[in-house]
Amino acid sequence: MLSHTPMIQNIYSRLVASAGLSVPTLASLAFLSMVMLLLVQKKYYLQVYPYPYPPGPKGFPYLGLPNAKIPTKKFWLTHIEWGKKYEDLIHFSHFGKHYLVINTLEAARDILDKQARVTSDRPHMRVDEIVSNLLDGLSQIPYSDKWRKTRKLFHQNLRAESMFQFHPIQTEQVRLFVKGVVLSESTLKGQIATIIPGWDGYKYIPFIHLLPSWFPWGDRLIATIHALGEIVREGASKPWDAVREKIKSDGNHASLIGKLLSRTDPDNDKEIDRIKWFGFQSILLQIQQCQLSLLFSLAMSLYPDVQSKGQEELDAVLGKRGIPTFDGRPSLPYIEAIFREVMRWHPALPMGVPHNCIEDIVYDGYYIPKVGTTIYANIWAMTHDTSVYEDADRFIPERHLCKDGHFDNINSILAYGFGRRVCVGRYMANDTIWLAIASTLAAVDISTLPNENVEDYFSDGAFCSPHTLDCSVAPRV
Ligand code: HEM
Repeated sequence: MLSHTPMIQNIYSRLVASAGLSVPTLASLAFLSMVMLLLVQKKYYLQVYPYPYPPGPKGFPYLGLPNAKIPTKKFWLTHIEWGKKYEDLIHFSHFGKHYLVINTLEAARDILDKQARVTSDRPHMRVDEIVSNLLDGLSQIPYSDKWRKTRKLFHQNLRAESMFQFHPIQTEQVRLFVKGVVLSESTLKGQIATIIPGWDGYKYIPFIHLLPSWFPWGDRLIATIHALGEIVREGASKPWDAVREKIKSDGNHASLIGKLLSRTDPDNDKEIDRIKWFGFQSILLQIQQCQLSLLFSLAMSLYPDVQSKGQEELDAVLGKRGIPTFDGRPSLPYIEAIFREVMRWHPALPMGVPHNCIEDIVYDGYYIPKVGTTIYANIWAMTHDTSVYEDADRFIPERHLCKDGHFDNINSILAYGFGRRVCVGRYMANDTIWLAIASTLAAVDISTLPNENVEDYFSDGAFCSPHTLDCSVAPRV
């Protein structure tokens, strides 16, 4: 504490010099404004809404939950624990911002699907917009006309009926993938602040972007936002530049981006921008594919019986050394069940991508304010609900098999999220991941791992993906 004194004195003297006020006057003014702000907030809230916020951990006035109490490691598990202590709808605040975590499928359907018209916005991080113009990717765009137009472009090209056009390229890519592809995860990791409930609270402090560089952690904070902007921009530009170079050199517009470009007026900057972000978002598939492939390999190493059963089905339907194709998918129910179980067992984004509401909501007697409430669906809690999935921590594909061979619609896969913001790339992901699983099982044997505690293979980070696995992969004989 003593070592901070000169620094604090320095800050005070600069403020005093710039405002021409004495230190006690300045401190009293700051204290009074804080008290007034709290009183006005409380009065307004009580007058207008006779409903309480949902229960949850309490913090200090305005500051809310202290940083140290916000779970950042496997946070979806802490929210399950909080759900048991409070209720399955959890509310807490941080820097005046409200966070709502939904632990049950029923509440998620009620709030995010049935009320999708008012809960399909994204958190508005003005500081990101000002410092780094980060709101251009579809997943970040606020619920607006711009979002509708961009989503339409994605939807038209990625809907279930358009998928057949990608099958040749998906097949080619999966074969390459099975041979081993390594990709950077920095783009995804850069988005960590938004996917941890409460972690982005500092971004909502009014005028935070005006913090001078001499302020403690001011420069670091702004530098982090700049760095994130750079990572995202680079991720968006690289594939884009590569496609444009290719078209320039051979005039070949065969790729999807090439086709979209050939139909677009080159002077229409807005449309060109949409296509650029479309290309960027599509490379996320490869990152997801890497993560899911590690997850699938982990499952096969821990559950050798499942691996053998999958391979027996492939051999029986395609013959030994047969190569799986999309046409054969309906005849391979056990492989389909393995795919569904991979998506359930460890959902890639255990708490999805946050939604914001644009109107006040009262749900189950609780008040969810439109101003600054960010809503998270705890997908992990839903896919590990033991009243639906017995022995939920174990990898059991059989739980998805019905006697009549019927599978639930792909839209029931909770890992893809909710409402109008549900993953727009889900049909493509569904096809590619299924083919990667089938092709891997047909081609190789994945060895078993000694450690039975599955969580030891996962890093403590915000994304649910195993770190490098120490298992061997050998061609099938
Ligand atoms: C296994 C693979 C994938 C998983 C688990 C996944 C999961 C998700 C989730 C949870 C969301 C947020 C949904 C919500 O807000 O409730 C999302 C949104 C999104 N996904 Fe995916 N995704 C996958 C693959 C893909 C692929 C292949 C693409 C592109 C080709 C893609 C593009 C997008 C886009 C653009 C959004 C934002 C949609 C919007 O905000 O309107 N995803 N995804």
